[in-house]
Formats: sequence, structure tokens, C-alpha cells
Amino acid sequence: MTDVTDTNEHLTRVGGLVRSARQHQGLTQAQLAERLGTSQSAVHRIEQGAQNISLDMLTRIGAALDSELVTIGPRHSHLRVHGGQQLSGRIDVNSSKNGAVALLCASLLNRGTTRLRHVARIVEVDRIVEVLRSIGVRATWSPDGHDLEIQVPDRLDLASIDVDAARRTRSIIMFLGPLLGLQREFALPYAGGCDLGTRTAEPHLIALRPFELNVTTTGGFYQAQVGEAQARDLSIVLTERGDTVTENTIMAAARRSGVTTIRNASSNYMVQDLCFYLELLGVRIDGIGTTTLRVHGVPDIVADVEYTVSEDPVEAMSLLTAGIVTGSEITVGRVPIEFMEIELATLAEMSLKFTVSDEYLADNGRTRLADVTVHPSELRAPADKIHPMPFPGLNIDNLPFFTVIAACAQGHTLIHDWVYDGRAIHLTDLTRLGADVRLLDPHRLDVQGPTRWSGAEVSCPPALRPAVVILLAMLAAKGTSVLRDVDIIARGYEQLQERLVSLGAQIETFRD
Ligand SMILES: CC(=O)N[C@H]1[C@@H](OP(=O)(O)OP(=O)(O)OC[C@H]2O[C@@H](n3ccc(=O)[nH]c3=O)[C@H](O)[C@@H]2O)O[C@H](CO)[C@@H](O)[C@@H]1O
Ligand SMILES: C=C(OP(=O)(O)O)C(=O)O
Repeated sequence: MTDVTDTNEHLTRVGGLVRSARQHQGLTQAQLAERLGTSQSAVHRIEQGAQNISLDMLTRIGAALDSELVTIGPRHSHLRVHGGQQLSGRIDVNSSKNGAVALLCASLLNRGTTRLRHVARIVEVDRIVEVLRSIGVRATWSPDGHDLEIQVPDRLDLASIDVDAARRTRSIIMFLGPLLGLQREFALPYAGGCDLGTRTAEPHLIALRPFELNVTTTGGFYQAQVGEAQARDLSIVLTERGDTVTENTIMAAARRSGVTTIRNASSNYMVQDLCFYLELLGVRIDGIGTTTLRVHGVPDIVADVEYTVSEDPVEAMSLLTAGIVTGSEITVGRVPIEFMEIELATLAEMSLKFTVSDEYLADNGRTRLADVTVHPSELRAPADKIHPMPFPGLNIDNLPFFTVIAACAQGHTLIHDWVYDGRAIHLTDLTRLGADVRLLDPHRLDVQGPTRWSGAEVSCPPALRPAVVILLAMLAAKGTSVLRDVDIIARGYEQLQERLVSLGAQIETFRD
């Protein structure tokens, strides 16, 4: 029997740990309560040691505060998958990670209130929100947890930036563009992210130099200094057609007087999301959807606006893949169809049977959506290699899903990932499940199908898309598989496991 005094002592100690972890994160009790979906008085009682607290609540507090202090007991989540089941039903695509992080960074440009609707509840978003809060931005989730209201203070407190949260995301690099119009000097921690090989910041620094931004790198920080702007109109040629570099340049251009022409711009989905939001703020942008953008800057932006983040083509690809590799008939609703055209054309070449509904508009009033139904099909390898290209090519983040699809198809497929030198290697983990996937060099995979999948235990690769690819292969593999340390999946997917279960997948979470 547990001694009552012991229990009280433990509760008081746990309460103290929660309080100090909360204060370390710079959160009020009300803000922590909001993250936990509970009341401020409940948080107060927990911190006083006056509330019995379940293991589940402790785990949630640990996640909300990103603190090991209160991650009592289980630290790593794993999935047990009973594969080989057909899926059925309909599942809708969520809003995108990459759109959300760009919009969160862009909200720094607005001195009015930005309300972002349908923001995915994913770790990548949480990290940027934590960074924003640490520098004094008010970011408040709506009671239903879907919408985020953002108010930027008159002065940002950059000295208090949450270095830990910032270092865990590459998207922090997108603070450079908005901040250079707001501060003469600032320091940002180096950007981190998935293990995908080298990804430099050089194209960003080159693109932002004409805005008089000078960056030196010391002590793990980008030290930024902004000089006096010279020319009224600027013309910038990007050395790479990258997504975040384009976004950074657009954001730098949005708050300067004069017109900035950006050539070799990415016109990918997240860039379009950003442009649509900036238009609401009164920034005119010519050429949205093309590779030449003309941004008519507005030096002081004060607007109360509401913008709905658009649907995620990469999640659409992930969900369609779940149906394809399990030989199922499922409907994936709200697919941003313009950003999936090459993917669908490639799948048609591989003999996938699918139907596409009439198009309709997303809640942002701009993005075209459709529902895509995949049918069980005898797949065959495409005649040519599959490779990504900047939009309107096959999306770089969708390429990994073609590896597991190719493994289900008859014949040899060459997958050529020229973009990342460290992503293809993670896909060789598919061999653990019976696939014949050979790494020809860091950029090319030879996949021989079809595969007789078999269940296995695999450690989750430290990269978001490969991790999901392995999970989807486990759905195809008859028998029981275990995917260990799956926390990385929550960086980009909201409740993926639960949503796959709603289609009939048999997946359980367990902890050490
Ligand atoms: C938050 C966000 O939006 N992240 C996306 C963004 O990251 P992000 O914009 O940060 O991508 P990077 O700038 O790192 O580019 C990815 C890689 O592609 C190379 N590269 C890119 C463009 C180009 O014209 N030439 C070239 O060589 C880069 O050198 C780098 O090795 O774009 C990537 C490529 O679409 C996606 O995988 C990421 O999901
Ligand atoms: C590479 C990805 O994203 P990030 O740029 O956030 O690392 C991804 O979404 O697959």
C-alpha cells in the first residue's frame, strides 16, 4: 500500500518540476493549460501538488513543455503494425506543414492581427510557435485547437529567442527575410531539421544580400547586420529555385518600398500560400504561380486578416500511397490537384487505376482541390526513371513514396533523387521488409518488384518522409511489424496513425 504522505510528496515534487519546466519555456499557466486542453486552475493545482495526475497527463505535459523533466516513464513511442489488411473509406488531406511554417514566419511582417485557420497540429508548427512566443509574439490557439491568432509586439525580444526550439527546425531560416526589415542587428541560431545530408544557407544569404543583409556565422549563430537600403527597385536572381529561399526573398521584399523582381522563383504550393496571405496584407504580387515574381512592397503593414492554410500535397501522396501499396480502394479527399499532376501522371504510367472527382476550391479561395479514389491495380515499373523537379515537376518530398510503390510494381524502377544526398539511403530500410531496393550511389535507387512483403522490426529512419514510407510498407506486409522511435513522424503529420486506423489499418502505439 502506498503511504499517503509519500504520494503527497511525489505530487508536490512533480508539481515543482512542471512549474519550473513551464517557466523555463516562458509560458503562463493559462498558456500551458491551452496546450493541454485543460483549465488554468487545473494547471495551478498540478503545480501545487494538489491534483492527482495520470501517466497520460504527465506524458502530455512532457510533450507540451518539450521537457524531459516530466517525461516520466515512457520516452519513446513505437508502432506495432498488423499488416496485410485492405483499407477502405475516405480520408481528407490536412493543411501543409510547409505552408504553415512559412505563414508563421510571415506573420512577423504584420502589425495587425493574423488569424491562420486550419493549422496542422504538428511538432514543426509547435517549434516555430515556441520560437515566436519566446521573442514576445502572442500566439493563441482557438478553443478547438485548429486556428492560431498571432499578434506581434512593437518590439521583438530577440535576445530571449528559444535557441533549443529554433535549432530543431530548418524553417527558422525564414526569420531572416521578415526580420531584416524590422531590426538593424540580430542573431539567429543555425537551422537544423531532418537528416537529409548537406543543405546550406548560402542561396538565402546570396538572395538577401541586395537587401543589404550581411551575415557572419559565429558561435552557432547567424549574426545579421542590415545596412541602409540603396535602390528603390531591386532585381534578384535566385541561384537555386528553392522553396524557402524564394519565401525569404518575398518576405524581405514585402516590407520595403519599391518593387522587387525575383527571377528563378519557386512557384510551389507553400510559396503560393505565402503570396495569397501577403496579398491579404495589401502586398501586390504579380506572377504568382510562375518563376518571375514582382513584389510591390508596403513599408508598414497593419491589417487584421484571416487566412486558411491550403492542403498538403505531400500528405495527399502519403495517403494515396497507403491505399496503393495495400491494394485497396480508398478515397483521398481535398487533394490539391494542381500540385499532384505529375505524380498522378506517373502513377497512370505505372498502370494504377484511379478516378478524380470534379474540382472545387479550397477554403483559401484559390487552391484547386479534388477527391482522388485509387483502385486495386496490377502495377508495373515505368519505362523511365522517376525523378523530382521544382514545381511543376514531381514534388521532391513525394519522391520517397514512389520507392515503396515501385517495390509493389512488376519490373525495375530507377529512382533518382538528385536533390538530397542523404535521403535515398534511408529507403534501403525497405529491404528489411522483403523489398529488393539497392542503393546504386547516394542519389539513385534500383527497385525490383513486385515484393513479397514480410513483417519485421525496423528503427525509424531519422527523416520524416522515409519514416512514413517504412510505416506504409508495414501496412502492406503480412504479419506483425514494429517501427521503433516514431516521434519524428509527428514533425509533419497530425495523428497519422489514428487516421490510418480509421481506414481499417491495424496499428497500435506502445512505449518502452
Ligand atoms: C519548410 C519547407 O518548405 N521545406 C521544403 C523546402 O525546403 P528548403 O527550401 O529549405 O530546401 P533546400 O533549400 O534545402 O533545398 C533542398 C535541396 O535541393 C537543392 N536544390 C533546390 C532547388 C534547386 O533549384 N536546386 C537545388 O540544388 C538544394 O541545394 C538542397 O540541397 O523545399 C524542399 C525542396 O522542395 C522540401 O524538401 C522541403 O520540404
Ligand atoms: C524535408 C522536409 O522538410 P524540412 O524542410 O522541414 O526539413 C520534408 O517535409 O520532407
